[in-house]
Amino acid sequence: MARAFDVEPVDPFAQITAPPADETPEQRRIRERREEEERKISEQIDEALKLEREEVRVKRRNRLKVLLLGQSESGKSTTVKNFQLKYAPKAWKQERLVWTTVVQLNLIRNVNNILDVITQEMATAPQSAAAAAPTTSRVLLEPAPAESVSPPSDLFSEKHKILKLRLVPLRGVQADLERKLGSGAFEDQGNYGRGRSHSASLVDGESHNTRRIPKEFCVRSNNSWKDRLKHGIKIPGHRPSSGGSINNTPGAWGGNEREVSLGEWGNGPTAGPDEVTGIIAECRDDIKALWEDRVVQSVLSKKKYRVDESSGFFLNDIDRIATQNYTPSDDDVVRARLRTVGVQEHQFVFEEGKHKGTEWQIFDVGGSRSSRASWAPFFDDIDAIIFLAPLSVFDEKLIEDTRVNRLQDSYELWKQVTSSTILENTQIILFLNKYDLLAKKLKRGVRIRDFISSYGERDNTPEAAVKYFEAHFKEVHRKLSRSDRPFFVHVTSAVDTKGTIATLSVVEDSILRRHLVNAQLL
Ligand SMILES: Nc1nc2c(ncn2[C@@H]2O[C@H](COP(=O)(O)OP(=O)(O)OP(=O)(O)O)[C@@H](O)[C@H]2O)c(=O)[nH]1
Ligand SMILES: [Mg+2]
Repeated sequence: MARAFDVEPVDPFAQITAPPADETPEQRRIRERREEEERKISEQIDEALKLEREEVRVKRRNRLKVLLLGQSESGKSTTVKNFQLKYAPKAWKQERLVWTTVVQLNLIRNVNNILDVITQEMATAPQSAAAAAPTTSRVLLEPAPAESVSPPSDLFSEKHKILKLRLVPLRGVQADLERKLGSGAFEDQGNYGRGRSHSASLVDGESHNTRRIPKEFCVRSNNSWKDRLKHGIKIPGHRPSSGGSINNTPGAWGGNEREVSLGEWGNGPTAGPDEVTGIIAECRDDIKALWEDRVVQSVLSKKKYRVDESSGFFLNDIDRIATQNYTPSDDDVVRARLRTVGVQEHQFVFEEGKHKGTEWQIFDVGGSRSSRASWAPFFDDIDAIIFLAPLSVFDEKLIEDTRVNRLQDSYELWKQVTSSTILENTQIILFLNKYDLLAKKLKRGVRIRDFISSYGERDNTPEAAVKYFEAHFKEVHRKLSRSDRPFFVHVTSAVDTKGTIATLSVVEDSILRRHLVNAQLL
């Protein structure tokens, strides 16, 4: 009797696949043909999978992911616009018209803020500067001294009262413009605007003290407000066929770009596009008279309301903007302010330059404190971070927490980013932004050492200030960075498109170089 270990081991798989013992020659021929076909199909699948993997690799190699970080109003969205202007000019041109509403809103908001200041000043009861001043997004560390607000109401004349009355329609215009931008643009109100009845939102500054912080308009992180506006825009001098139309065409940076046509303006009772533009144009001379008025200027200066340094300042361009046929220039679009909430993704393919065809994915985040929680999921798989630190904010406080100096907040954010483990191998590019505003401020006589004691006796010049701030950021990176990664610093004024675009060329090279090195490792 054979012992168990003498038995040949049985391969169950071979048993299943083995041809039947009584297979005829004809059956064998059919089986072999079938097996041959199956083998070919299997090889084809393997080949397709290989190609797919290679495609993903090539796609990844040709797609760069850049994340823009920094506190609110540091210039992130402005930098994205410079990217678009430089690398996707055709798409930029197509989209320029939708910014008309934002520029108009920025302008009218400034006028209404000035009217608020004047109204407060005209009121008979004297008020303290702290209660009356803050109608600007600039929260200065030292408000105007109390004695400076003895109301110069005697200086106000009949002319001011008439101007005020004549500009009353601008309140409605602001609401209409906000409704137009907001409708359909606010996906999720998150921490902002909860309980509001329509999708537009005025953001309350999250102040920890009792000072009234101005509300700033914002839209949610997607680009649907642009689609909506394209739907409702009237091109100056263009008469659409009755009813208007929408043609969907593939957009240059994600989603569909729609051809401009006449559509509905908004929901509910509201002024139409021509009406709003018409009211603004009719108010042009009065706005100019208000802005150029000596008394008004002196009140603004006493209240330390620096309108010309606030976001979205267009009052000096009133002649050009407050017209029936206004269309924004490139410069207008770059300077237009629309606060970001959440994370906005921009995708575009470089239309020109030596890296033509490269696909860029740029993530622009909302910089206010409550938006920062949404940053982390975007840290993964990022090629580079552009961190924006505004240089001019050393004498300002955060709108969302007026106990915090804005420069200090920037330093803290920088510490978190440079010490992050997830980001340890990500290239970091630091933009020391708003150099122009720093220079302006110092020229006005604001002294850095009054706000930052460690500045000491250094020269109060933009050059010395940049050297000082840059050294601080570099030192933090040196101490906290978890790897010996490349790190570049650029001094920028993001509203200066020529200078910023030159900087972006340098940035593009360094990001691509690093990206290609990483791509070899994929
Ligand atoms: N003068 C000057 N203004 C700038 C500069 N950079 C940005 N701005 C203006 O500052 C304002 C804020 O810029 P944004 O790009 O919207 O700031 P952000 O970082 O995207 O802000 P959030 O969306 O709130 O996070 C806008 O009105 C810009 O036009 C600069 O270098 N100089
Ligand atoms: Mg932004």
